[in-house]
Amino acid sequence: MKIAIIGAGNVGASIASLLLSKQMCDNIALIDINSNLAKAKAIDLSQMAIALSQSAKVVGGDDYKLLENFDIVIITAGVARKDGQSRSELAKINANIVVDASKKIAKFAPNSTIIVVTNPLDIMVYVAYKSSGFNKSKIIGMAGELDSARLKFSLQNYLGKDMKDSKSCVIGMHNDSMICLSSENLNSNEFENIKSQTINGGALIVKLMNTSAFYAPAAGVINICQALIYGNSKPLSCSVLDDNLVAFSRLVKLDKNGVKELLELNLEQKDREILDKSIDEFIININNLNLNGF
Ligand SMILES: NC(=O)c1ccc[n+]([C@@H]2O[C@H](COP(=O)([O-])OP(=O)(O)OC[C@H]3O[C@@H](n4cnc5c(N)ncnc54)[C@H](O)[C@@H]3O)[C@@H](O)[C@H]2O)c1
Repeated sequence: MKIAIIGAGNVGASIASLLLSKQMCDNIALIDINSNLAKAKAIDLSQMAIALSQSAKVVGGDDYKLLENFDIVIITAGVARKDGQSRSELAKINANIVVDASKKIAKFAPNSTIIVVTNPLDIMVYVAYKSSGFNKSKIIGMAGELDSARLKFSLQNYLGKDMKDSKSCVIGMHNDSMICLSSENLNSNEFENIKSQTINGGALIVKLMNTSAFYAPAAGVINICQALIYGNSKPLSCSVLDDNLVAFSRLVKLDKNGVKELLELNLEQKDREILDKSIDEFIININNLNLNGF
């Protein structure tokens, strides 16, 4: 199994480290516009593999030839929002990066499956689809697995019981309109409190360390890779494109060919309304990007 990661920053390097420690692949390629950063982290990770008595090979650089004929390509390249910058400005900057990466992935690894991590996530899933020309079943966005872990973390802290095997999950868009589905018996005040902690889970980390989370996002990507490599029948919350080419997280089944099945949404009326509103916003944001101009 050969897995490439575009963007050797916090999330990208954490994914590579987990892939090695879980012995999930034989080859890893780290690609970054900062070639020296990718090379340095590839050397560090190669030495990590040797220290762990593993034979996986890690290479790094800025040349997309490094991912020639790779099986899975993960896009984490992007910039974070700076003071005074609007979300739509960030969307344009990161869309340029994701368009460029997706076109090069299509050239060098035409049979790969793409996992998108770059924000704004659901929009970037659409951008990767449009610019790679891949079948929509080969484009998977990671956000729901992270948001679900944040929901379970909040529930665990509140209820004082182990939630790692809970069926509670988060679906919808990776923004404040995300939809929390709790399998626990909570009253509406308790639920609203847990929901608010989940939605603000990422912002709390940014506030504490002035950059966004990376270990839990990397773990979310690992869940997706495991399903793609080993054919996992467990449903995962992934941002995938529906028949109307709208991307948002929902429970899906994956196999080695990508998205195998979208599970029924079965939403309550109030959640359906939230999702419909965020789908309208998604379409406006996509139109604002004017992808024909890329
Ligand atoms: N989907 C999620 O749940 C989730 C979670 C965490 C972070 N993110 C997003 O993931 C992205 C990466 O986050 P991070 O913390 O790793 O950031 P980071 O700044 O640590 O790393 C980003 C890397 O991308 C590289 N890069 C920038 N432009 C590039 C280009 N054109 N080609 C190749 N590489 C390029 C940078 O050099 C940098 O090394 C951000 O967009 C962030 O918002 C998403």
